[in-house]
Amino acid sequence: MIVMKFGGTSVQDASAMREVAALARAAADRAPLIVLSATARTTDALFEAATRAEQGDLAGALELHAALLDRHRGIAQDLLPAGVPASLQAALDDLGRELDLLLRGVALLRELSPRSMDAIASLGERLSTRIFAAFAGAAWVDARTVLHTDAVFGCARPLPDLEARCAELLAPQLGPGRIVVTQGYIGATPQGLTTTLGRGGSDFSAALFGAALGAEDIQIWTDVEGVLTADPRIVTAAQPIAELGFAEAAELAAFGAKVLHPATIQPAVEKGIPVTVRHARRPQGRFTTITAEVRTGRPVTALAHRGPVSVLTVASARMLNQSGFLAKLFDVFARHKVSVDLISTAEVSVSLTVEGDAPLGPLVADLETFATVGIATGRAIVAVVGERLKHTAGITGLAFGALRDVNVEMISMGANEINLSIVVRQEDAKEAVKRLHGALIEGGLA
Ligand SMILES: Nc1ncnc2c1ncn2[C@@H]1O[C@H](COP(=O)(O)OP(=O)(O)O)[C@@H](O)[C@H]1O
Ligand SMILES: N[C@@H](CC(=O)OP(=O)(O)O)C(=O)O
Repeated sequence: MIVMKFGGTSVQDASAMREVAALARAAADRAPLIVLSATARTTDALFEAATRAEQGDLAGALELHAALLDRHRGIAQDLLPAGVPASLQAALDDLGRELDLLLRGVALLRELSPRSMDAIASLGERLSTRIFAAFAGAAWVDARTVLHTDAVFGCARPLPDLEARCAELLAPQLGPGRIVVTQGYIGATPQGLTTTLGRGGSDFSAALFGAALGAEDIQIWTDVEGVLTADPRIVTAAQPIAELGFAEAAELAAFGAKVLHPATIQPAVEKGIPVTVRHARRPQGRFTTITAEVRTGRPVTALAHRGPVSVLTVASARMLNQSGFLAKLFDVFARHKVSVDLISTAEVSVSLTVEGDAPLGPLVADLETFATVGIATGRAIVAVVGERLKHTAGITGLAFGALRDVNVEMISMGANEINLSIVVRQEDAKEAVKRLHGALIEGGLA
């Protein structure tokens, strides 16, 4: 069997859904499990409606609700011009009522917990998959019955029984000639409370289902011809990468290549299942295959960037010749549950990057009991990724030469030595990516 995941842009309207159905039919012999995201911008709209309800603007929230339902009914009518079947009509009505109730509840209490947010966010994928199933004649599976997760709402992780649940609930429905559709991004606790895997989590769902079912291939269908050498919105000359190693893909995803969710790779790595990234509107076009073993010999594979991040510089004269300082330092970050990305050390100071929205007040207060702390906000990480980075002399010279007057505030070589990251001001990040792409990739080095 194979897993085919389609993102929001690939199911954004009736014509896009028709293409998805055609791709699913063309792959029917391979017993496809179709994993769908919400239609483009729907999850954002659900977050917006929930926030308005929390602020007491119920009318505004319900306006968004009406627009959302109208848009989905419009897609259903366009796909099924002979008449939307009563069962789909009833399903859409039910989902509409559920969203209405949830928004009213939030508005009444003026409280939006991560648990309520997940319940609301789940409506996007439940709407898109219902419409697709009716149009494509596919079996519809509620992912929440199969993908049981912990209760960390907004960022839930699967429970270890996924393989058994897939074998019991999904595998019997899959087979050559049949199309089965389920939702990405959502799951539920064993008690039945709806959870989500975090924004962009449909890729992760696809990898989880694929790994649990022993898929031959996990296909991520999106709106670009695979993973490109840089974000195409920044670098027009970015090119699709034919083959990518698991480690490279994981680094690129973690450092901001939006095309893949950072958690996607792990389940596939564990089972050695290839992941391909393809363009839903250009199925015959180029695509990327991500596998464990890639021996292309290229020094630099791609660039990614992420921001805003903050840089904390923690200095202490006591650090000099003292063991245990770093343990003490990281203990503070662990206690405050703030995760650290890049680290760079000097004799009496350590610089670390954290997410731009990380809560820093109490953490810094704790650090200041034994060190002085400097904070620089509004920074971005630019990562140069490549399996042969460490074996190629001259890369750093070329990179820093290309950056010229772009001020580099921190440098870090990842421990796996396939990632060279720099920190720049957020407003310089795009220029840094363009220049590095020009020098390291267009320049012929790659
Ligand atoms: N290195 C990269 N390669 C390909 N796409 C990238 C890269 N970096 C950023 N992107 C952006 O990621 C987008 C696809 O991700 P996303 O919008 O989440 O897709 P989907 O809705 O299909 O899940 C592309 O349209 C592209 O603009
Ligand atoms: N719909 C969810 C999950 C997702 O993965 O979407 P997409 O595949 O369009 O990035 C979101 O917007 O976060």
